[in-house]
Amino acid sequence: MIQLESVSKRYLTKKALKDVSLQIEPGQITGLIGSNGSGKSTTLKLIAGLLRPTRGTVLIDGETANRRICRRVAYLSELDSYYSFFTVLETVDFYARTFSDFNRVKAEEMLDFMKLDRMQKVKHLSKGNRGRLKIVVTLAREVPFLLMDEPLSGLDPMVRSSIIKGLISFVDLEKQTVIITTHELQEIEPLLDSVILIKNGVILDQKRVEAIRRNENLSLSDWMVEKYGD
Ligand SMILES: Nc1ncnc2c1ncn2[C@@H]1O[C@H](COP(=O)(O)OP(=O)(O)OP(=O)(O)O)[C@@H](O)[C@H]1O
Repeated sequence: MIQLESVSKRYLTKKALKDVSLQIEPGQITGLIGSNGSGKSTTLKLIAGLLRPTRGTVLIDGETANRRICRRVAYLSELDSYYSFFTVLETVDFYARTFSDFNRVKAEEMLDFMKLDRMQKVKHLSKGNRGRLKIVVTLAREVPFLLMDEPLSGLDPMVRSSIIKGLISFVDLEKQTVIITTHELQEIEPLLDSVILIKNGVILDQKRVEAIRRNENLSLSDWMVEKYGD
């Protein structure tokens, strides 16, 4: 389970998270949604142990999230952080050497599924294919927690739909918990079990997506607009 207890994060003068407390149950896909600058990436980086909270604690199955938590947490950054001179295959090899939990067979299956050319250099890949490669090397790690920061950003609708299919088929929810940040609410909605809504560093609500549809009769984006107000 992921637990944030009274977590605040300040960057110099900017308060990015304000006294956030939340729990994320295992075996679910959770969407972390909110407008630009609301604190989504900050939250994921805190869970990935890449940032330290200014106040409060972040616990992953009871263990404080620090740099060592990367043994249990795979993090897909919103930035491109690969060696551009590597080929696709060399990138996969690099990850396989770096992470002992990397499932090479699964990575090969995903390369085929994503139709990635193993010999192409990363610097020559289209943005969509770089996005696919990011998903491959993140999901090939057999870790209990998968964090994905904007995995669909800037991708065309065809690519988004193929990536969503990949997400469904390559995640094992018996063993894994997934958190995704995205602005592509319509596309991601069918994938999500629950959603956390954040605004100006404050959690506005946390709900099961089915409850939003059934009890409030709203799509995720209409729910977000209603909750956000002005
Ligand atoms: N390294 C940093 N230094 C200073 N301020 C930062 C830094 N990183 C983020 N911020 C600020 O903290 C706030 C939250 O940023 P964060 O990146 O977490 O938002 P976000 O919800 O992921 O936004 P987006 O949807 O645009 O990616 C923003 O006001 C942002 O400008």
